[in-house]
Amino acid sequence: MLAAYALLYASPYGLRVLTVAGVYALAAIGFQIVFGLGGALSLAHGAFFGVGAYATGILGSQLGWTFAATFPLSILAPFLLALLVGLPVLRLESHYFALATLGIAQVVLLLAVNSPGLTGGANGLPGVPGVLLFGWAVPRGLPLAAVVWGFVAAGGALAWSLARGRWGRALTLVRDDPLAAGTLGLDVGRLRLGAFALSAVYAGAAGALSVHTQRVVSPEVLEFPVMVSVLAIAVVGGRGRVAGAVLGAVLLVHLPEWFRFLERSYLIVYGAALLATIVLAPEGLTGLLDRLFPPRKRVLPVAKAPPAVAIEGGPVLLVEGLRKSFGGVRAVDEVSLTLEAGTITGLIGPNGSGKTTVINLISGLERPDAGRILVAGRDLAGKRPDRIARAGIARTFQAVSLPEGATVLEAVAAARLERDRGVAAAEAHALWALERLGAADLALRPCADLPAALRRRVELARALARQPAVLLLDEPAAGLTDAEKAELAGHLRAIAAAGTALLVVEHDMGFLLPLAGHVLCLDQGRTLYDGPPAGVRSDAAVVAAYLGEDAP
Ligand SMILES: Nc1ncnc2c1ncn2[C@@H]1O[C@H](COP(=O)(O)OP(=O)(O)OP(=O)(O)O)[C@@H](O)[C@H]1O
Repeated sequence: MLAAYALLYASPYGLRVLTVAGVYALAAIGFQIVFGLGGALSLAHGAFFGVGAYATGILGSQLGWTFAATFPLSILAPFLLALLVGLPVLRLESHYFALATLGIAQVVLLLAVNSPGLTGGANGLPGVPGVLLFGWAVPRGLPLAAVVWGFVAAGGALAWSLARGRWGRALTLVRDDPLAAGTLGLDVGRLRLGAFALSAVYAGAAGALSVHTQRVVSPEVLEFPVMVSVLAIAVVGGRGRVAGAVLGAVLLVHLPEWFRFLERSYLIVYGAALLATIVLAPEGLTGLLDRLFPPRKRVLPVAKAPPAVAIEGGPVLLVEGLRKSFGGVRAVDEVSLTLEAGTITGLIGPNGSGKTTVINLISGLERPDAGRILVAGRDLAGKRPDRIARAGIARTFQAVSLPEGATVLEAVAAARLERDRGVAAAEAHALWALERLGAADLALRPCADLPAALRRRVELARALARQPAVLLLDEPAAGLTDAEKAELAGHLRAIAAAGTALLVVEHDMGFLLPLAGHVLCLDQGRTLYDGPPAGVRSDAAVVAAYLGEDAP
């Protein structure tokens, strides 16, 4: 459609606007990667655009270099800058990250304005050469528009395939639930840094092409309106979607042109049109199109058992002298436990006795103050959650959190993204896990539609899909009916029978004691009882601290 418009109808001015729309589409595709997929509101995107623009401007205008040299360097410069600043700023949480990236943008702008020798200062640099492709000086108008949109097509195809593949899926999970992502073996920091750096590549390319279109570079390319336009394009087009970036860019760049006949009141109408789009289609134009023309139901893959993490001989998990304090609170105090393959161990104790902290320490979400956590003889105490997950430890959470926008199959397949070669294999393995828990019929349902009990089942399937050597479950029976608890107990027995070692935190003794082969009771972080389930109810200390005299 765009090609037909460009070839048949567009005036020279129209072609110029279309070229600018292409430049913004390219920048917005990059922004979709870091903001849409990765969930990080990077306000440095405009700065990366400007760095690409200035690299082309300085090298082209001051040094007379041609496109073949300036374009790669205009991509490389923002990429390297993103790697450099990404390491510290990506550690920050949402709005602090946004503020830090805004700071980066301001610093880059100040540098550009205050280095007149290099950048031309506030006046910028004129005389930037046009695009030179294989010896052909691409003229403005249709040829330049075609070249820019060629870059949009190539960049869009790459981003689209990345977004649909393992990397894009993993990034989406990092956006939706970074804690779970780590415990599913995904290196959250690396994924975020990769998304940030790749987004800078797109911004740099767009900045370079914008300078070739204007033939001058000035501090305008680094000012906030560029950033705001890219953000508006991503939101209006549809967050995380390549098609959204293209649709949003074409619309937002053309809207002011279409409303120009309104003269002074055009900005009001432009603003109202933007607001109306956001209110009527909060998930963006591509989301609106999906609602009007729902995608066809997909076919389920053939289920396939994933390979298990095998740990040969001896206990699969040995915890020794684990300690953790939060300020003055000793949450875990000298706790030791041993898990053998194929066994179920119960971890009980009053509220606040340290049970969840033990699971958090073992799975790497908290760093122990002291103690060893040995898996297959290797001490993993204090290691990152993804490294611990890769060693064969999986877990569920007390408060189940599933990616609301995903289907059950996609949510469970997230557990396999780090291990399997592609999304298809991950989904086949995910379906196997769902089948084992009698939940295959949920596969295509959106997670957002599920009642609490089924959400727990899906989360368990996600942990099981990792085929872990050790499975840590935090109150898996909470909120279940008696029938659902009985069914869950059957599933847990089957998982243990297949060789996994289970550590189950639970308050429901009627559920846990018949299930567990061994029980630990904590009180104020210390081990109060460590023995067979049969002795729990008659242990005076456990009764006094936890069960009470009237326990059933
Ligand atoms: N991140 C944290 N920061 C500060 N204090 C914490 C943190 N996590 C846990 N605690 C404290 O550590 C102690 C143990 O908490 P934990 O959640 O491990 O208990 P629990 O046995 O799992 O309780 P429940 O049965 O209610 O889930 C509590 O006093 C709690 O307030």
